[in-house]
Order: sequence, then C-alpha cells, then structure tokens
Amino acid sequence: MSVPNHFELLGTDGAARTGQLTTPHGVVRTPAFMPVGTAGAMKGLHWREVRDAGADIVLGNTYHLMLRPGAERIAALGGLQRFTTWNGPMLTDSGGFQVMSLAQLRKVSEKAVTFRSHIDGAAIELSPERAIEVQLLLGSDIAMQLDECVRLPAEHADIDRAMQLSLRWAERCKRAFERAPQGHMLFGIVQGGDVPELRHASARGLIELGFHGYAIGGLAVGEPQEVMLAMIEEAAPILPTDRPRYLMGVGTPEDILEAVARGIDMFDCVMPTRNGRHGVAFTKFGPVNLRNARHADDPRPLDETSDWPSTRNCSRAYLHHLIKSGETLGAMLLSEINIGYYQHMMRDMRAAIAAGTFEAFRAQTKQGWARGDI
Ligand SMILES: CN(C)CCSCc1cc(N)cc2c(=O)[nH]c(N)nc12
Repeated sequence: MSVPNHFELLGTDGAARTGQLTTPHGVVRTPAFMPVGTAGAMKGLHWREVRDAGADIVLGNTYHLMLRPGAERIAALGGLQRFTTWNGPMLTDSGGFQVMSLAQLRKVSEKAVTFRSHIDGAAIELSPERAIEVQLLLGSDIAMQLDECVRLPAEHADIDRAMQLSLRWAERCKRAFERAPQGHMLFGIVQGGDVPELRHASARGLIELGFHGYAIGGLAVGEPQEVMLAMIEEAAPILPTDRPRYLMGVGTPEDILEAVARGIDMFDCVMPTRNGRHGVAFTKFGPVNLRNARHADDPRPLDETSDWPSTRNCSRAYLHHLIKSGETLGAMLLSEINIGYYQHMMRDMRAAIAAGTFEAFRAQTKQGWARGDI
C-alpha cells in the first residue's frame, strides 16, 4: 500500500526547494524552521510571539513529555495542542536521541532502549512500539521513528550496527503507526554517521519501507560543518523529491542556508532560544554578544532596518543592561529577537527560491555575516 503524500513541491532553484506540507493542524511552508518546545513550552516566549515571528510548526520532545507530565495524562487532557494551547502543527521526536544524551544507565537492545529517568530514576523501556504509542497519545501531526544516533567520531562497525538497528526499528515503527488517525505522518530517519555507503544503505532501506517524509539524523553530533554538509550531499539526492526532508537538530543560520542549498526542507534547533538566554543575538551582521561591554553606552538598536520590532527598537545598551543584570526580560527579548531572525530568514529563503534568486540571496546573506557587527 503506497504511503499518502501530504507534501507539495512548489518550486526549485538549483537543489534548493520550496513547498508546503499539509497537516491535520494546518499547512507548513518550507523551507521551515521548527522552534523547539522541549517540554511543551518555548522557553522564554509566549506562543503568540512564536506565531507572530512566522513559525508554522513547533517541535516537542517525546522523552521529556513521557516522563513528565506523561503521555497518557496529556491524551486524557485532549492532546498536546489543547494541553499547550499551541493550536498549530507539531512534530515530536521519538525520544531515542534524548535517551542517549540525557538518561542515566541506558542500555540498547534489539527490543528497546532501557534507561533510568533523569527526573526520578525510574526504570523505563522505550521500544519502537512504545515510541509510536506515546507520539499517538500526544497527538502530534508528525511522528519520528525510534532510532539510535551515534555521536561522531565513531567506529565504522558501531555506525553500521546502529544504522542497521535503526532500519529494523523503522519497520516496527511503521507497523505500529498503521493505526494512526488520517493525515498524521511518520518520518523515517536516515542514519549512517560519516560513512557515505552506510548513508546510502540507510536511505534506500527507508525508501523501500516507505514513509511520509525522511529525516537525516546522526548529524550535528560533534562533526565539523563540512562533514555534515558532505553527508547531506550523500543522502539528499537519494531521497524522493516529492517528500519532505528534515535535517534534525540543525542549526546555525549558516548551517541552515547551506543545507537548504543542498535540498533540505525542515530544521529544528534550540539555538535561537538557548543563545538568546545566554545573551547572544542573531542578526544580519552575524551573532552579537550583548554581554560585551562595548554595548553598554550604545543607543543603536541591533538592526534599524529590521522588520522585527524588538530588533529595530531595543537599544544595545538596554539589552546589555538586562543581560548583565540577569533580568528575565533580557532572555525573553533576545529569544524573541532570535526566533524572529530565524523565521524571517526562512521567509526570505522561500521567496528567493520561488523567484529563482536563491544564489544571490545566499551570497548577499553570507556577505552580511562576514562583514560582522560594527
Ligand atoms: C531539540 N532538538 C535537538 C531535538 C529534536 S531533534 C533531536 C536530534 C538531533 C540530532 N542532531 C540527531 C538526531 C537523530 O539522529 N535522531 C533523533 N531521533 N533525533 C535527533
């Protein structure tokens, strides 16, 4: 049985693509950046600010939500959208990645990954079937298969083992997902580390199974940017052109620009809010660290040409003061400024691809970053 396709490719410019993905909670314009609401909240932001910035879809983490408040509890409260009041599209990761990075005493077997909760130490088993059950209970529009992501650098044998296991788990996830409501989607995740042949084998194995979309995982895990881009170049051309491609956990504005140029449609990363909380603003001049004393007397805004109010109106001196004083508003304003920068970059990329001017946009954007902040 063929897998329904909810993605429409609207235009291409070189390998760059623009399209739209129709979900039960609304349409996602691509290339899309998905702000990360790990435990059901966007740290330091109201949902209205996320929506006003232009985000169509946000990301939740199965690992965190299944531990607290619990998937069954969220289902009983009407699902993740009603629980959080974000009434738009949501994607949930399967939890495997967080188990590897957050849980104590974790063990991977053919059956499942078992671990102790970092919250209360409870022993938990996350099988492919349970990962799908939890995401169906959460009610996310797009669910991810359970996979094993290997941090780089790693031995070839370990990358191959994890990739093969992830493929077998992909089949089990697909079977468990058959009872999903109409319109909901399941993405497979390409693994294979920094080994081209393993990337090819993983992509081909997932395509043979058939998914609504395909993620490229196992990157942004410590490898240099050139390795990440090289692995995108190995995997993306194999993936179906009529289905969305999602690069997991990426990244900086430059990572995203370069990945869009290589055919990626969807992204997620904690950087906009995490860097905001640490006083770093993303701007068309590149990152600006507001903790730096050089801003203490500077009345200028971060970017007086920006169409994002806080970026155009707040003085550097004020932002510097708030961050140095540890005022919560400092983290809130910089998170909002950064979400605005990311979403406006996605908006401008979509327009440039549709107009056939993506290469000019890419060169002009990189020149701005290279000029740096004056
Ligand atoms: C906030 N985000 C970082 C969390 C959602 S994306 C998490 C995530 C990030 C990265 N870099 C790789 C992988 C991966 O290979 N597999 C899975 N399932 N998730 C991944």
